[in-house]
This record gives sequence, C-alpha cells and structure tokens, in this order.
Amino acid sequence: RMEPFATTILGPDKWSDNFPIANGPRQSPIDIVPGDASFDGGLKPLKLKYDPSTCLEILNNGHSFQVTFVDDTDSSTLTDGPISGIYRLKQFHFHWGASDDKGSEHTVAGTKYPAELHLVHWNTKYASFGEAASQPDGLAVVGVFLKIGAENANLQKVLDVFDIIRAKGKQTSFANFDPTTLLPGSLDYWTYDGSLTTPPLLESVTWIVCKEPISVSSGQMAKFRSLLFSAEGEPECCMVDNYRPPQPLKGRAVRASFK
Ligand SMILES: NS(=O)(=O)c1ccc(C(=O)NCc2ccccc2F)cc1
Ligand SMILES: [Zn+2]
Repeated sequence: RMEPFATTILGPDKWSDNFPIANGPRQSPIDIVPGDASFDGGLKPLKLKYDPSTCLEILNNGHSFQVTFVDDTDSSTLTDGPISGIYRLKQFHFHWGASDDKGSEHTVAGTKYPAELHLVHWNTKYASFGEAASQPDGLAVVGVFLKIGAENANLQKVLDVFDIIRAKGKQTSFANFDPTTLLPGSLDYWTYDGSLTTPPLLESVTWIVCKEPISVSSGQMAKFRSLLFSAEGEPECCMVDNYRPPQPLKGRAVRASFK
C-alpha cells in the first residue's frame, strides 16, 4: 500500500520529527461526522466575492498545483460565514488520490472523495499571508469535495494548462479565472478550528467545508494524476495521494450552518 506522500522525503507519519505541532490540539484534516456536528443558527451564509482579474498564475509546487491571486487589495474576499472581518483569497489548490476511491483530506463519516479543493484566504487584520499564517485566526480555507460524475467544464479550464506545468517548479500565467465557478450550488458548510494540512502544519485555519460536492469526471481525475511530483530531468513520479489522512479531533466542536 502506498503511504500518502510516500514519494516525498517525509511522509505524513514522519512530519512530527521536524514539525512537532503535527501532534497538536487542532490539526487538520478531520473526519466530519454529520451526526456529531451541532447546528449553529448564529452562523452566517458564506459571502465569497471573487474578481477574476486578480487571477495571476498557475504553478506546480511539487506537492500540488496552485492557482495564485493578486492579494494586495480587497478584490477577492471571503466575509461572513463563521469568521469576522475580511479575508483575502491568496490561492486555491487540490488534493487527490491514485484512484477514485481516495484523495480527499477531510472525510464525511469515513467516506473519502476522489479529490478536495482548498480556497485559501488570509485575515486582513494582519499585514501579509505569512504573518497571518502564524495567528490562530489568521487563515480561512474553504474546502469543496469533488465527486465522480459529469465532466466539469469550469475545472477543465484549469486542467487544460497541465501540460505546461507537468513538472515540479513549472508555472505559467493564468488570467481571468473565476473560482466562483468551482463552488457547489449550496454553500451549506461545516466549520471547525484547524491547521494547514501540509508542513508547517500551523494551527491558524478556520476550516469551512462545504457539504455539497462538485462534479469531476473519471477522465478529468486521470488528468490530475498526469502531473509530477518530480522536476524536469528527475525520474518521473506521478503526483498522486497528496492528501494527509484525518487527524484526532481532540475535543473540538464541529458546527453546521444547516439543519
Ligand atoms: N492544504 S491547506 O491546509 O489548505 C494549506 C494552505 C496553504 C499552505 C501554505 O501556504 N504553505 C506555505 C506557507 C506556510 C506558512 C507561511 C507561509 C507559507 F508560504 C499549506 C497548506
Ligand atoms: Zn490543501
């Protein structure tokens, strides 16, 4: 059985050697058990306002691919939901498996989805993403599950540039993409206090996980798996299983925005 991130120097089981916070009190992802989540009528609907003109580039960073946004103004923001203040969109990326039966980081009553989208935002009460990332209320990540079904035309716009960013370190300009097109019809969500799911695993994330998945076709999932963990000139290593498994809840409450 291939351990997740087996192809990187440090698999998730070994992250605690260099990042002791890996065994901390608010680590992510988690298994979300809908029956254990408590409905909170005080939770506001998510307000996501994205300006496609802030979309900048797409890059293969060696553990996922990410689409990065210009974040020097409040053009693309997350407000309301479980958070207070204004959080700016920095980037979005995905996690996925070697096969359609795994790949998501969060699970729902033990169910794994083939992939999970993360839209990463930082609290503008801090000066930068880097500073916010070290604060308990610094980041807010919206998670969206991908479920095998109809081909997703909006997602395809991202997959169409994969041949250019196939290897680690490759990047290309990527303009006028609207991440709103990757959101499900319903923005019902679960929320809990967590962390980055890759090193440095900082415990600075308010997680907002949408209940409704978006669709992806099996062929599109194959395209995700055509990316490489390896750089040009290195032995080719397919980018798959770049997900951290669920971590202990350690007494945390998971709240639901819906009944
Ligand atoms: N999978 S996820 O939880 O959504 C996640 C989101 C962002 C990062 C990140 O930006 N890491 C680099 C980084 C970390 C801290 C400070 C600056 C950085 F660039 C890592 C994981
Ligand atoms: Zn992520």
